[in-house]
Amino acid sequence: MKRTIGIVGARGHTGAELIRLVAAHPGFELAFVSSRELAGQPVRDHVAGYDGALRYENLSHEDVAANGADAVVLALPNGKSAELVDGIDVAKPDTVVVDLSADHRFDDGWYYGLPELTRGAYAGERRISNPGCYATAMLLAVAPLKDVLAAPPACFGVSGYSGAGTTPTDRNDPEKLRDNLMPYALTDHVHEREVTRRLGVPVEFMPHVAPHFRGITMTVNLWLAQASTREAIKARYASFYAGEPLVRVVDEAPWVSAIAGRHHAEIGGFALAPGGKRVVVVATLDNLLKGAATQAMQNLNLAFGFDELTAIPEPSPGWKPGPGDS
Ligand SMILES: NC(=O)C1=CN([C@@H]2O[C@H](COP(=O)(O)OP(=O)(O)OC[C@H]3O[C@@H](n4cnc5c(N)ncnc54)[C@H](OP(=O)(O)O)[C@@H]3O)[C@@H](O)[C@H]2O)C=CC1
Ligand SMILES: CC(=O)N[C@@H](CCC(=O)OP(=O)(O)O)C(=O)O
Repeated sequence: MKRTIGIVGARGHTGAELIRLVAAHPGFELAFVSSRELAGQPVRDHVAGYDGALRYENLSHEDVAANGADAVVLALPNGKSAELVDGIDVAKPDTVVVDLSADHRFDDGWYYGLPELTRGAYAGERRISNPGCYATAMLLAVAPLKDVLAAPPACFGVSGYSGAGTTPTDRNDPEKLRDNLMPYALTDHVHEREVTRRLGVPVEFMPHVAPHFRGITMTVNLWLAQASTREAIKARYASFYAGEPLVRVVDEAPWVSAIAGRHHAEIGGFALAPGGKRVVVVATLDNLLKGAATQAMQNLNLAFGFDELTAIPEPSPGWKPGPGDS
C-alpha cells in the first residue's frame, strides 16, 4: 500500500518540484496539493512532466489536518506554518510533517534533515525541518574543515532568482536583475544564523541574487589553523563525502550552469593561497532540488523506511567524472 503525501503551498517553485518527485515515487502517492490561487485547476496544466488527474484544492488548516495523509510537506512562506502544525499536532500527531520554510530550523523538537550530515541522528521524528538552500551549500562546503579552522569562514553566495519565491520583490524581478548582481542581507541573514548553529562554529554569509533562474554558487574563504596542501584538502573532502551520491567532490571550481535541474551538490576548487593556510572552496547546488525538494524527498524516504535515494534519479545518465574528479 502506498504512503500518501499532501503538499501545502503547492503552487510555488519548490511545490512544483515536489509534485514531480512524489508522483514518480513507487511507494508514495499524492493525497492533495493545496493552493489558494490555483484551486480547481488541473495540476498537469501547471507542472511539466506531471500527467496525473489531480487538481489543486484550497484546503483550510482543518481540512489539511483532517485529510489523514501519511505526510504533509509545507512549502509555504516563512511564518505561515504555525497554525497548520498546531492543527496536525491535535488531530493527527503521527503525521510526518516536513517543513521547507525556516520556521522550525531553530526548534530542537524538530529533526534537522540534511541527510549527508545529520541522518545518523534521525530517531524516527515525525517533525522534520528541511534546511535552507544557501545553508545546505554552506554546511556541505564547510563541514569537512570545521575542526581545523582558525577563523569564521566567509561565504559569498549567489542565488538564482527562483530562491526568492513567487511573491514579487526586487529579488525575483527579471527586469531589475538584468545585467545586475543584487547584494542583500549582508549580515545576519537567517541562513548565517542557521549554519552557525548547526555547525557549532560561526560563519559569515554575504548573499546575492543574479539574473539566472535556478542554482546557487557558494564561494567560501577558509583560514586553517595549520598549513596544508591542496591534495590533502581535496582528499579530506573526498573521504568525508565518500559514498554520498548527492555530494560530488570535483577538482575544479564547479559552475552553476552545470547543476541546474540536477539533484546533487558539487564541491571543488580547493585553491590554496601561498603559505598553505587560506583555502577557497566552491559549492554549487540547485536551490529548488538539493536546496529544497530533493532534500525533502531524502527526508521522506528516511522517515518511511525507503532507500534514501528512491525516486531521486541520480546519477543522471549525462554525468561523467572529469579529469581529477573523485
Ligand atoms: N525557492 C527556493 O529556492 C527555496 C525555498 N525554500 C522555502 O520553501 C518555502 C516555499 O518556497 P517557494 O516554493 O520558493 O515559495 P513560492 O513563493 O514560490 O510559493 C509559496 C506557496 O505558498 C502559498 N502561499 C503564499 N502565501 C501564503 C499564505 N499567506 N498562506 C498560505 N499559502 C500561501 C502559495 O500559493 P497560493 O498563494 O496559491 O496559496 C505558494 O504555493 C519557503 O518557506 C521558502 O523560504 C527553501 C529552500 C529553497
Ligand atoms: C534569493 C533569495 O531571496 N533567497 C532566499 C532564500 C531561500 C531559502 O532557502 O529560504 P528559506 O530559509 O526561507 O527556506 C532568501 O535569501 O531569503
